[in-house]
Amino acid sequence: MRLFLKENKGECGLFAARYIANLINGFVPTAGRPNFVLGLPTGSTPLSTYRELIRMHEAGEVSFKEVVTFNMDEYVGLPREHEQSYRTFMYENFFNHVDILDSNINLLNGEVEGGLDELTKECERYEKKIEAVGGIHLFLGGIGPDGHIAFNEPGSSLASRTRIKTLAYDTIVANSRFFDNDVTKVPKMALTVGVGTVMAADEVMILITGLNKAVALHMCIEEGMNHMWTVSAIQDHPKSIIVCDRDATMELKVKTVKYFEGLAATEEKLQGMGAAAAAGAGAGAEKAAKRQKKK
Ligand SMILES: N[C@@H]1[C@@H](O)[C@H](O)[C@@H](COP(=O)(O)O)O[C@@H]1O
Repeated sequence: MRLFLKENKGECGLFAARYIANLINGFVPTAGRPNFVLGLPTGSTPLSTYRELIRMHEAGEVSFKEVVTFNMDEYVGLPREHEQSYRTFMYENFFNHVDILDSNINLLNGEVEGGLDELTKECERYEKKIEAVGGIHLFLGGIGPDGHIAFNEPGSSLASRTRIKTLAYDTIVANSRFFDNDVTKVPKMALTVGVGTVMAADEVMILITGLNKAVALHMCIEEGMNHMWTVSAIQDHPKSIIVCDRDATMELKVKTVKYFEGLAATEEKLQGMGAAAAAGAGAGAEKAAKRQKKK
């Protein structure tokens, strides 16, 4: 696991967006995996990432034409056109502003009729669709103050897959800010990818910002894997990244912060050396070509 510490939310967004754009631009399609597949979250935390991706798209630095997306979650029973549905959030804050094909956007449908059975079938369909595109290359996520990822509330199985979840009271209270601060207006159930669904991605990147996430970040990286802090499952992922701001590190040990800062600095240095070596190799090749010409 790597942790990148940035000064504020905005800088976290810039870093995450550039990381995502680099992966998309460097993606080599294969027969089994013809598209870059991106898992996406909602919430206030990823907004700066979406803003930067939109800017990069407008500047011609990245295209989403060949990208397939799967969103993490959706409320049950909230009409799709509701201003707080996650579908509305995604179109307003991202999809409407980039060149992604509508047919490549996947969102859980919390409005399917037919009760629990049909909602369960919708979740099974979602998992099958992820499988059919060859799995997710990068899953981007945020967390709740109680360390939940997507809507995998404390106590969720770390092996869970897409399913219906009843929201924890903490989450209902936290999300009431989007529903006139009225807990009675917040939907009580959601469809959500499982912890296992997120962790099955080739890479997982979690954005953690703000003082109210500091305990969760501590539980996620300094304590053991625990189903009461579902994001802690990231410890078992072979290629995971946490991008956090300084406020979110308030509950971490100085030693932990220093370790990850050292790791990031070494990585930057190695990348610099890599770039210099590549430039050197380029210059060498140029000289060799010139020598060839002279002959
Ligand atoms: N289901 C979503 C999560 O996916 C998100 O990470 C969380 C935090 O939102 P915010 O980034 O606004 O703190 O909100 C909801 O619970």
